[in-house]
Order: sequence, then C-alpha cells, then structure tokens
Amino acid sequence: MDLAIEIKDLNHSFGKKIICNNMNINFEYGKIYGLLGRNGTGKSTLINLIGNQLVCKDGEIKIFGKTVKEDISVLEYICIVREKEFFLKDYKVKSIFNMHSKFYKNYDYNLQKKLSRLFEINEELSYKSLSRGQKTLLSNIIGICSNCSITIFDEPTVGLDAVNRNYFYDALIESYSENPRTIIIATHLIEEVENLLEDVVIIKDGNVKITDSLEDIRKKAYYISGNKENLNSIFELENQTPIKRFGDNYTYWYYGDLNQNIKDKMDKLNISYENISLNELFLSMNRKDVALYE
Ligand SMILES: Nc1ncnc2c1ncn2[C@@H]1O[C@H](COP(=O)(O)OP(=O)(O)OP(=O)(O)O)[C@@H](O)[C@H]1O
Repeated sequence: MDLAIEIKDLNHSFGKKIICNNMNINFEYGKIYGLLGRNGTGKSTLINLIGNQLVCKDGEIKIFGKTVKEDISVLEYICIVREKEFFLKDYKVKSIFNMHSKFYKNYDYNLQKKLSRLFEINEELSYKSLSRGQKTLLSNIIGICSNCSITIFDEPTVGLDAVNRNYFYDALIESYSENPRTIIIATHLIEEVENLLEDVVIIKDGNVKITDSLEDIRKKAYYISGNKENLNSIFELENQTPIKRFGDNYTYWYYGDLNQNIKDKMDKLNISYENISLNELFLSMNRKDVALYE
C-alpha cells in the first residue's frame, strides 16, 4: 500500500523536554488512524511537524514520498483541523468557508451546505458569535469538505455534545466511504472512535509504543492473571505496574501473540488470560500507582 506519511528517525525537543525520541511511523494511504497518547505526550507537536508548522530539524518526514524541503507543494495534500483555530473573529462563517474552499482544490461546497444544515450552523453569523462547540463544528466541516488526501483532526470533538459527536463521526465515515483518503484522529475519546479506526498509533515517552491494525490489537491485547512468580517465569513483568492485586494473585496487561505453546505453559501454571479492548489496553499501558494520601 502507498505511504501517505513516512516518519523516519524523528527527534524533537522543547528545551530539555524530549517530545519525539527517534520516532518512526508510517501512515498508509486510504486508512483511518487513531493517534493516541496521554495529555502532553506530543500528539499536537507531531501533527505540527507533519504539517510543517513546526520545522523538522532532526529526522525525516515524507509526504507521498517527498519531504517539504524537496517539494513544498506536498503541503497541499494536508488539511489539519485543530481544536483551537485562529480565524478572524469578526469574519462571517460563510467568508471563512469561502476562504477555505479556495484553498483546497477538491473542496466540496455542496457537502459544506448540507453539514451546516445538519449541525445548525448559521453561515451569516460572525465567528465570534459561535459557541465553543459550534466553532469546533465549523473547523470539522472544513476538514471533511477539504477532501484532502491527508486530513488530520486534532481533538475534533472538544465541546461537542453527544448528538453532534455522533453526527460528526457519521459524516466523516460517509465522506471517507465516498472518497477514501488518509484520516488521522488524535483523541482521548477512545471508546467513541474505536469502531471508526482501522489502524492505531499509541505514543508514550517520546516514542511509538504500539502501531497495529485495530483488528490485531483486539487479538493481541490481554489481561493475564495468576501467581506473580509463575507469571514472571513466562513474561517479563518486573517493571510493569499490576492492574490488580488480590493476595498472591496479580493481573497485568500484555500485548503480543499468545501462541499455543505459551497458552499450554500458562494452563499448567494456572495463569488465566482474557482479551481486552483498545481502551482497556490504553488505560493499562498508562497506569501508575497513585497514592494521594499516605
Ligand atoms: N511551543 C512549545 N514550547 C514549549 N513546550 C511546548 C510547546 N508546545 C508544546 N510543548 C510541550 O510539549 C509537550 C507536548 O505537547 P503537545 O501539545 O504536543 O501534547 P499533546 O499530546 O497534543 O497533548 P494534549 O492531549 O493535552 O493536547 C507538552 O509538555 C507541552 O507543554
């Protein structure tokens, strides 16, 4: 499959804070990706680097095979939709739409009209008179209608009520089915987007921890439970925080193939296993022991 975005050996820091630590990710063309990571892990920074809003100084980011330095026009393939957009506050909604329709060459004006009606956005209003959720919707409409080969939504549901979140997901899926392209959704609402995603990229501590299809993640993500020593005789869990502890019985998350050989060993040692959801995997991976009162 063609690569829409190829990120190689990417490093980026803000002062001493390392955000990307030799990061490597491939985003294929024609798939919907979830870009997941806790607050402050660097999702927006990565998106800014992809869109050249932050300059990539160490490593390489190729858009359809070319870096921005090689060919600045690759940026025309990218539309980034952010939670906070800095549109001129006195501009009317219709003027903002018009400006963007000229910017994106495959912009779907008819769809924009339909989505404005669906989301009840009055195009005659000025940007400043929109509510927070309506501002998000305006940006999302532009993202969907841009029809860009690479469309990235950075937290697209901030401020949206449950009804509008569902309309947004439906509209995105319908538009994607009509015009398959690469869509990346950076979000915290994993359970809500889970059924939309084909592939998932989970970042943590400056690096990609998991990049896999959702189908494989569902097969490879487990809770394993049993006696701690028995567990440690099969898996390397010393540095991992248990999910649960009950007497001698420990539960950990595990990501990988449990082949028949391992499963036989687990059975002999009375270790149980169960598949978990993407959300459970994400929460488990990011879990630490919290003691607020000691
Ligand atoms: N311009 C900047 N200067 C200094 N530090 C920055 C800058 N931009 C981001 N950071 C820091 O880099 C880290 C990553 O920020 P980023 O916004 O990329 O995270 P994120 O994963 O998108 O977070 P969230 O989910 O909360 O939106 C944070 O610690 C943030 O404070």
